[in-house]
Amino acid sequence: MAVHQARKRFGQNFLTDESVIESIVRAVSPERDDTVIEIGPGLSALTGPLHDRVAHLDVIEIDRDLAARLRKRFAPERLTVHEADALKVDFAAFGKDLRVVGNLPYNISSPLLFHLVAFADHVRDQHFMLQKEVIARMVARPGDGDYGRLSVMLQVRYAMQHLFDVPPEAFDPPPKVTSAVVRMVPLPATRAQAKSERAFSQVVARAFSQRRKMLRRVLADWQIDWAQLDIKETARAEELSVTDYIRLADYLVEQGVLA
Ligand SMILES: C[S@@+](CC[C@H](N)C(=O)[O-])C[C@H]1O[C@@H](n2cnc3c(N)ncnc32)[C@H](O)[C@@H]1O
Repeated sequence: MAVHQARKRFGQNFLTDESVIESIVRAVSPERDDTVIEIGPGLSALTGPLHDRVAHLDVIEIDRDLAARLRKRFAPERLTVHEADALKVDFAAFGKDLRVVGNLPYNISSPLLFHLVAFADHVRDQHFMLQKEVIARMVARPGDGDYGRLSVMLQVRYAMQHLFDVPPEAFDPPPKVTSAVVRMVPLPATRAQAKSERAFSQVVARAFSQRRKMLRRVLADWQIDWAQLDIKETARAEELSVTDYIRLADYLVEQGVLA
């Protein structure tokens, strides 16, 4: 087949290192009847070995030329190519207990992670290759320099684990940054959630808009009784745990400040 010129606008860095490919597939360990969905199959570095292990594979690829290649290479009964923007895909349509995998386009990684939160109830697990620095933000704890909106918004929904790092040389063309693989497992529905997801995301976004300032200043117009919430009056956004943010959001809903 003709050589494919990597397209920057689609964040195309193709995995070429066989041992990395093997490690990702081993981390996923797909069983024959699992519902596996691959985001951004590209030149099928992961698609091939995933396809060999499951009865049927769904892949989502935005690049028309790559989608056409995939359709030529794999039998339609065994692999469905969804030529689409993953940011607009309704993952609920794939059913339940989904296993989502992808060496993600780094230019859309945060919006894609946020898009997938809406389908967490449909997902068993997600394994993604991302920029190492993004994964550090995802798994950071309160007080860490990397702790921020992404950490709180994802940790409220998933247990996450940084699995291993991947150097730029494992890709063609090599990206400018080091990559890593993360496992994300949705938390059970019984785990504490905010009463209003909207209020929760509003509070978190606003709190981290000025992360170094004291929260009582950043959120001054909401007139919060910090003592009642058992949160230090001098606290900054980066010091509050996920549970603190849930309590804060619920309190603001109870006070009629947010809905
Ligand atoms: C980093 S490459 C990974 C390719 C391949 N999985 C590999 O590991 O070699 C990202 C892939 O995602 C595709 N892509 C980019 N933006 C996308 C989007 N919004 N929706 C679906 N696929 C996308 C790119 O065309 C590319 O094939």
